[in-house]
Amino acid sequence: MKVFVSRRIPGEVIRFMEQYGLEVTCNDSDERMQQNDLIEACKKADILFNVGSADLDARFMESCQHLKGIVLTSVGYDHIDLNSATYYGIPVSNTPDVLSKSTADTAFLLMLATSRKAFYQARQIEKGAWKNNGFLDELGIEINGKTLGIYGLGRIGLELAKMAKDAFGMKIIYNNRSRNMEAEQLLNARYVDFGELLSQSDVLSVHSNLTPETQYRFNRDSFRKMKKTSIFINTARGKIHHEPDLINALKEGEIWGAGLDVTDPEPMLPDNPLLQMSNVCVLPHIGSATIETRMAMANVAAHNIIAVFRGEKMPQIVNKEVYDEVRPGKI
Ligand SMILES: NC(=O)c1ccc[n+]([C@@H]2O[C@H](COP(=O)([O-])OP(=O)(O)OC[C@H]3O[C@@H](n4cnc5c(N)ncnc54)[C@H](O)[C@@H]3O)[C@@H](O)[C@H]2O)c1
Repeated sequence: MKVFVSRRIPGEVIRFMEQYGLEVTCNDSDERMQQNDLIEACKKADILFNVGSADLDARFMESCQHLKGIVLTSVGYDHIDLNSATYYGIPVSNTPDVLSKSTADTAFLLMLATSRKAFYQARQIEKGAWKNNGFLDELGIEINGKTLGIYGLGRIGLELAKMAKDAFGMKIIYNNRSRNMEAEQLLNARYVDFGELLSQSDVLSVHSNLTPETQYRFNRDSFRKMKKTSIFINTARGKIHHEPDLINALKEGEIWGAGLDVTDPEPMLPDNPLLQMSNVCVLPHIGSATIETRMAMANVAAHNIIAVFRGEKMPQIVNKEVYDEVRPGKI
C-alpha cells in the first residue's frame, strides 16, 4: 500500500510506517502543497498523510476517490469536506488530545504576552528604542486573580483553565455546547450564557471548533459587549472572530488587547494594522508546534495509516458514518 506524505516529516516516522511494508513517498519541501499538485501526487497513492493539513474540498475528494484513507495532522477538520469524503467512502482521521497541552500553553503565552505588551516591547528594543516605562506610558495590566472566560470548553479549553487557575488563581467562567462537569468540579468553573461570557471576562479565550454557528461569533456586537479592559485571545480558528471588527474594537478602545495564533486570512498580510498595535500579539498558527507534540501527532497519524493497511477502522476517525453499511450518498 502506498502512502503519500504532503510535507516533510521526521525520518523515524517514515521508517515506522515502512516497517509494516508501507511504501512511503514524501514531498521534499516544507511548503504547503497546492491542491492541483496534491491531486496529481495522490493519483499514485492509496493513503494521503496530509501534513500541515492543506484544504481538501469536494473537487479533491472527487478526483481522489480511490483513496483508502486521509490522515490529518490537526484536531480541527473544518478545512476538509467531510461530507464528500464520506460520500466517496474515504475515512478521515485527526490528532486529538496529544496537542491539547501545547495549544493551551500557546493561549497562556498570548494571554501573558498581550497583558504586558511583550511583543511590542521586544520590537522596540530591536529598533534601538529601549525604554522602561514610567507611570503612564504603554503599561501592561495584570491577569492575576481575574476572570478567564472560555468559549468552547473542550480538551484545549480545559487545559488552559487548569493552568490559569493553578498559576494565576483566575476564576473560570465558560460557554460551551454542553456543561463540562469535570471543569465545574475540579476548577469551580461556572457555566454562563454567551452574553455573560462577554460582559464578565477579563480575558476571553476562544477554543471552540469552527462551524457555521461559530463563524464570526466574535464580531462588532460582541466586542462592544466586552469590558474595555478585556483581552481577547484566539488560538482556535481565525474565522471565529471577524478580523475587521476586531481591528475596529481595538482602535476604538472597546477592548484592551488581543492575542492571536490564528488569523483570517492565513498567512496574515504584512500590512495588517494589528501588527502595528502595541496591545496585540500575533503568532503564525504555532499552537501545537513543539518537538514533542509534533512527534506525538505524527505517531497518531502513522497508527491510523497502519489501521487502514490492516483493514481495521481508524482509531481517530472523524467521519464515523463512512464505516456504516449504508452511508450518506451511497444508499
Ligand atoms: N492554534 C493551533 O495550532 C490549534 C491546535 C489545535 C487545535 N486548534 C483548534 O482548537 C479547536 C478546539 O480543539 P479541542 O481539541 O479542544 O476540541 P474539542 O472538541 O475538545 O473542544 C471544542 C469545544 O467547543 C465547543 N463548541 C463547539 N461549538 C460551540 C458553540 N457554538 N458554542 C459554544 N461552544 C461550542 C464544543 O462543545 C467543545 O467543547 C479545534 O477545533 C481547532 O480548530 C488550534
